[in-house]
Amino acid sequence: MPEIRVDAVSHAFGDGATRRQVLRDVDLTLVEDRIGVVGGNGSGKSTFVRLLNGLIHPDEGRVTVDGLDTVRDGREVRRRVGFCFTDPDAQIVMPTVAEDIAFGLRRRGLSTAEREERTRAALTAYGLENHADHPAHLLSGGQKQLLALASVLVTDPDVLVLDEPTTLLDLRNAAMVRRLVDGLRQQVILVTHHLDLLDGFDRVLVFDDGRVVHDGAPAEAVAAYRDLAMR
Ligand SMILES: Nc1ncnc2c1ncn2[C@@H]1O[C@H](COP(=O)(O)OP(=O)(O)OP(=O)(O)O)[C@@H](O)[C@H]1O
Repeated sequence: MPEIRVDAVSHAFGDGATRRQVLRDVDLTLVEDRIGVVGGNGSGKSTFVRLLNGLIHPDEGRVTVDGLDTVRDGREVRRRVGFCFTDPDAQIVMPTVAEDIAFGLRRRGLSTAEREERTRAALTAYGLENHADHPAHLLSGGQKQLLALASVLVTDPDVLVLDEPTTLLDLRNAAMVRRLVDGLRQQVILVTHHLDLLDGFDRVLVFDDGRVVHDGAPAEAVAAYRDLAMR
């Protein structure tokens, strides 16, 4: 598995009176296959995972992925670390389903035939083969989430970061995403409020006010998070 190192990272948004400290001195080494991230609203989870592929640069400290610095080597890091947003609409960039999947393969030095082949394989793998030429924005919520996953996974990253991928989904589609994630070869880092998704995970981080306040197996971490929420 890849090694993600988060060294003494702090981060704030805003200036002066609007300044808000969102992460406080976070130190972690992430090497496990399946890592969950939980915590209350505004505790810093999304900011934390956005640091992992350089979407956000830390104010202090540094983040590396297999030794590559997310600030200095941002492009290379983003090739290794795929990112899925909560709202798949935020990620759909091309008019049709097939074009959207193929978009992720641009600038990869692949021939047109290779791009088409990979796109076709991804459409089939994610059950979207009958929607190839459909407008992406007209898919159902669950299908859009699958498309977002397909568009990231077609690029074959080593790490997949999922920021609340099931929040907008019904139970059936959430279960489908869970099965799909279970079957991935990638290291997965999953932010979620759906705590049952974390069963079988190797490690769960609990965030509170920008700090990791618990770090351990899912059952203990979920219990620690529940305790925190009841205070
Ligand atoms: N781009 C930004 N500019 C200013 N403030 C921001 C920005 N992004 C996040 N914040 C603030 O940082 C804090 C932490 O946000 P973050 O999205 O990391 O929390 P979260 O734990 O993912 O929350 P949720 O569970 O609600 O998604 C919040 O107070 C949020 O308003």
